[in-house]
Amino acid sequence: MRSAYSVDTVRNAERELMARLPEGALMQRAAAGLAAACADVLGRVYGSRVVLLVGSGDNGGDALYAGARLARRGAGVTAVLLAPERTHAAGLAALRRAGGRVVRAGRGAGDGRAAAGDQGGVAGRASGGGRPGGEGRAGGGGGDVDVEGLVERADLVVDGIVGIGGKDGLRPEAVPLAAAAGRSRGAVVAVDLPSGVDPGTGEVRGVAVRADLTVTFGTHKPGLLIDPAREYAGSVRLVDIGLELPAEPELEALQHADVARLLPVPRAESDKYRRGVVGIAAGSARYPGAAVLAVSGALRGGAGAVRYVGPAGDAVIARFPETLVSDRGPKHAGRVQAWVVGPGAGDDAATVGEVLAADVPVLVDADGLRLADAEAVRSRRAPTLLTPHAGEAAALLGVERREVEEGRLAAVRELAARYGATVLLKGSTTLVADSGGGAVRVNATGTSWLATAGSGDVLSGLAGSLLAAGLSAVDAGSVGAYVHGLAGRLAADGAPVGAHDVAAAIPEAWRNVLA
Ligand SMILES: NC(=O)C1=CN([C@@H]2O[C@H](COP(=O)(O)OP(=O)(O)OC[C@H]3O[C@@H](n4cnc5c(N)ncnc54)[C@H](O)[C@@H]3O)[C@@H](O)[C@H]2O)[C@@H](O)CC1
Ligand SMILES: [K+]
Repeated sequence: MRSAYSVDTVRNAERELMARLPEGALMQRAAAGLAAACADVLGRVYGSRVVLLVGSGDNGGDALYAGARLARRGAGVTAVLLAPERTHAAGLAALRRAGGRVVRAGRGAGDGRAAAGDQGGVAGRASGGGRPGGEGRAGGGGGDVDVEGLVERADLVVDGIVGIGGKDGLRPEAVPLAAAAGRSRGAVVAVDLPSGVDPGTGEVRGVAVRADLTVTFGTHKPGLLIDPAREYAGSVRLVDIGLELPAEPELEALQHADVARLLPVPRAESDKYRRGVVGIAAGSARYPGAAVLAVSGALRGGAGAVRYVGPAGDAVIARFPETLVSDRGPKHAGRVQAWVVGPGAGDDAATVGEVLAADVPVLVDADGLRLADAEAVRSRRAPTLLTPHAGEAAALLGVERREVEEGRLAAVRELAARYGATVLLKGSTTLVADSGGGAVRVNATGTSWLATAGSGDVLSGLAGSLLAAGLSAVDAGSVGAYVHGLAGRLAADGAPVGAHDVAAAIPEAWRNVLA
């Protein structure tokens, strides 16, 4: 399980730990881990060209100390200061002692001027530290420095512009450097977080650094697990700095091993009823396809049998003859261990009401979300799993869709609390929140190819089947999203797919998880 703690929690833990450690010890731990990761990325440290982008806070301090370590190993290290008068002083002194060179970023949009005073006396030693030639005007002692060119030609760019102290996107003076890092032929390693992303929510406003690797300290931050920020982070390496964190994180992300433990696997004594029967009340004369797709997901979700109830029985049987079909409504369909209601349901509020009255776990999706009576959901005793996308979530909350998209974490928690239900908010990273609070599960296995008609119907069947097999609503939702996302990736493999392809790839995803 990968977990993330909020910025406030991280800062508290940091304070407690710092009170027990000698001054600067924590930053040294972070810098040592960062330098080791940079060395791994470089392969050969001696003679490499490293550029540090250094902001005004401790994030910049980490970069400077790590840069000093690399300079001592023979790298030619240049620190580009965004706020020279507010740079981490001890880190800067350490870099200078190690032979690093210092330039300033310049006030305008990358005017590329070096401050002679900042360079004084260190440029020569940086070249002595193995800096290969080719930096043209950057050498020497006080001439113009093409800062963006330096960044572009570096073997490694270390992004220490801003970390957990960041908010409201990158400041204008940092934007040209982030863009230059994007053009760099070398690797980009972000310190703690890619600068410009919101650490707590994963929002990205405007330009942010795109990293190949993010070295994060103590714990993941929510922004490293939630899109769009997650995509800016590249791969993420966690450095243990000894933080003592509360038992319950703010976010948790299942990994292969967690999902493997949760997937229902039949035992020798299992029969179809013990494995669970899932009921699918979906589809309408107008939308028979939704029923077929929900059943296609359910058949691959681990339940022993799938019952279908509704007007699309012929279409379902034609495609999946193993389905138990009934047209007598949910109440008279026979026993099920969980229901899925809503995909393609049109305006059939009666069926939604009937399913909500059943004392078994229920998953409500699509039209069902609009048709469900809020009080009927709140008063249920058995688990309820609501699976809206951003637009449906916005309608349930009575806000604009944009509001949900900009604050997905807050939206999913609010919905879960209001409905007294587990809520799975679909999106490129899917979030699953329980009504009782606690950690929100985040799933990032999905692919943008999954944004295709009917893909949600497949997920509802799959997660409903997992509910019937005995998983809790949170587990069924998060395991369902994980397997569904992986199936989407496997089916797409870089090309467009239809929802039925995603359903067909579920067994392969399942095997991939168990392998
Ligand atoms: N919390 C921890 O446990 C540890 C934190 N460390 C480092 O310290 C960092 C936090 O340091 P700080 O609290 O000093 O905060 P940051 O260094 O993240 O940023 C604060 C500074 O950046 C400037 N800034 C804010 N938003 C900006 C933006 N959008 N563009 C450009 N500049 C911006 C602010 O003026 C402020 O001076 C962490 O991210 C991590 O790298 C590590 O040294 C070790 C342990
Ligand atoms: K950073």
